[in-house]
Amino acid sequence: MIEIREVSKIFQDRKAVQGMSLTIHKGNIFGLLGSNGAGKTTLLKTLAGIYIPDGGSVRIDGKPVFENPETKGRIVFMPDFPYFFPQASIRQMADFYSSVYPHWSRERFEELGGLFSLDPKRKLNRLSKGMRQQAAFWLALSCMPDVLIMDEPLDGLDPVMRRLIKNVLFQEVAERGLTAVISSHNLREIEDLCDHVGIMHEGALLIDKELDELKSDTHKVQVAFRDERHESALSGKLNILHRERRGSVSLFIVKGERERIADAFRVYNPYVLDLLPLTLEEIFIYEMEGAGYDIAPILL
Ligand SMILES: Nc1ncnc2c1ncn2[C@@H]1O[C@H](COP(=O)(O)OP(=O)(O)OP(=O)(O)O)[C@@H](O)[C@H]1O
Repeated sequence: MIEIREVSKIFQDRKAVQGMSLTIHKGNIFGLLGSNGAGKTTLLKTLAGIYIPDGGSVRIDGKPVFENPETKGRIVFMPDFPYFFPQASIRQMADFYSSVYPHWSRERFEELGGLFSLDPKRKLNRLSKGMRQQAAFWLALSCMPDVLIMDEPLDGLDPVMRRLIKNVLFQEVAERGLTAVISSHNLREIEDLCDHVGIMHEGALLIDKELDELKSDTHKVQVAFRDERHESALSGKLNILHRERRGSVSLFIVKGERERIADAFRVYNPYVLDLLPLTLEEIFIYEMEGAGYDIAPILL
């Protein structure tokens, strides 16, 4: 279990992460979303023990991460731009990882080699971006980590490889209880892969929820009222994240229980009433609007 308690990280005078708390349970695939500059990478690096928090604590299974080699030996961090030694081949990097990570598995490395069509003798600096990312996964998974922290991990991978990596991650979670933390701007990928989602904005966590719960908690309502006054009468009764007018039809984004929302609209006996599910992308955009992020340019 990963426990992030009141964590802050400050660069010069900029608070990248501000008193953030979050618990990620073993076997979760946790998707971390957020606006640009929200603090995701900073949080991931603090989780991985690369940064020391300026306040609060990060513990994995009750033990601190920073300068704790035992815990760090169970964590692998995959940065958005994988770093390898200059001139190193995949095999040479594998030798290095095997000397650093106590649970490195040569068998797993050979087994995964059958999935990635990469020659381990090839120099990493001669590979394409997507091939380097494949190599990064190959090496990371061969470390047999308990916690895998990934910053934009699927960037640059082709659709077949993305599917393959997702399947391997699902398998690692199911068979070994891997805990995965993934930061991404690709909300479709997050939707496909993650069971929990956190949304960050300006260094703070706006939302931390199971994906299914998050999706069943936010609804798109299309409604044509019989009387314009009915629209304003609704205001105080529901948690409305967003509303807009499209001709005679109004669109509402509302948080809450589906039936309660439907009942609140039905009272006015509207001409049209449709409750539709939202994609994670839509939820993200409207939550951001609720947090004061200007989404008007997106909606134009
Ligand atoms: N090493 C650093 N020195 C100074 N400021 C930094 C440093 N790293 C990050 N920051 C600042 O901290 C804030 C959070 O940055 P971070 O990279 O964590 O955001 P992010 O959510 O990962 O963003 P993006 O989605 O754009 O990758 C930004 O304002 C950034 O400028």
